[in-house]
Amino acid sequence: MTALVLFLIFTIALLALQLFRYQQRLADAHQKQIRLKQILDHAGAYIYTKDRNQNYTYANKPCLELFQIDESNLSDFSDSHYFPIETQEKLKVIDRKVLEGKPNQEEVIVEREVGKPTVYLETKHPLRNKQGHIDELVGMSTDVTELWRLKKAMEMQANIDPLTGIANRLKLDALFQTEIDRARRYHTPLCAILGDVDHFKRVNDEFGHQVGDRVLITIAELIQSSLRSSDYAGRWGGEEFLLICPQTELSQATKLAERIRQQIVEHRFDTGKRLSISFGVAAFAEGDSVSSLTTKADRALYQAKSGGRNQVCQYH
Ligand SMILES: Nc1nc2c(ncn2[C@@H]2O[C@H](COP(=O)(O)OP(=O)(O)OP(=O)(O)O)[C@@H](O)[C@H]2O)c(=O)[nH]1
Repeated sequence: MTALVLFLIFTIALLALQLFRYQQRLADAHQKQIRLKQILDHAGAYIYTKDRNQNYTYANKPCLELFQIDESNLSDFSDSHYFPIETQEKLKVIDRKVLEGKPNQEEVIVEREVGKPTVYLETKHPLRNKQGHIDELVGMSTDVTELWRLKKAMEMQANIDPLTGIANRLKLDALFQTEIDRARRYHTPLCAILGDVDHFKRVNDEFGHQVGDRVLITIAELIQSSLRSSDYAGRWGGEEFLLICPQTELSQATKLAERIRQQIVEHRFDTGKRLSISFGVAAFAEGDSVSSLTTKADRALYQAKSGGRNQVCQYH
């Protein structure tokens, strides 16, 4: 009898101990869950999971705030409630790729208001269940708009001539190389036109550097407005401009240079005086590089200058 009572007491004590341990484990798990939630809510990024139907299954606090929804409404929420149609399509393509098992990282530009883009760096990974099947994805998005703006501004600065707003020499070099490669590969014509304003020093000497600057800006505009969309123009040096004309024969490029020359001669500049420009035109030949083709155009330009300026000469 005493043994039975002792056995019962021992069993009850053991059960109580197990129950206590179980409760403690539950409390620990809950504590860990709270901690994890805090970490995710303060991670400085929008973190979410989506199922195979691209429905949201989890969103951290910043994400819920961005979408302006409560956690309880998450299951009714989809990308179409927040993102413009083009972004929805883009996100669909990315999500499908990730759900096929390919992690993805890319910048996504979201323009909910015209002219006010927000740029997110999106990192997405597939989530596998115990059986190893992908049934969800986890995404982490960071707002990188400011960095993106800086990058764009730096790209602009690196490629644009600050005075005239047209391509600078660095950009021209890159464009020229691309077009030379294309002409070589597809055996298509390509011409370079080098222009140099005549007696430009006199403009500076007579009217000052600032007026000279304005004249250069106007010349750049006149050149730019004469080009086809497939042509490029840029500032090659001080008062020198380079035009790159893909798919253009020497005779057509010469006509274009002649038309621009005429426009500049006829233009009334701020100085009230007429100005002219000389052009050298050269056509791409097998074996030409950026340097050899510009040298050819430069030789033709030299001929135009020594022939009395205000004219277009071809390299033969
Ligand atoms: N205002 C201004 N002048 C510039 C700029 N870059 C170069 N120049 C001026 O362009 C002039 C070029 O003079 P030159 O090379 O002697 O040539 P030019 O007077 O045009 O004479 P030709 O080319 O022989 O017809 C110099 O006075 C330079 O200072 C610029 O960005 N702004």
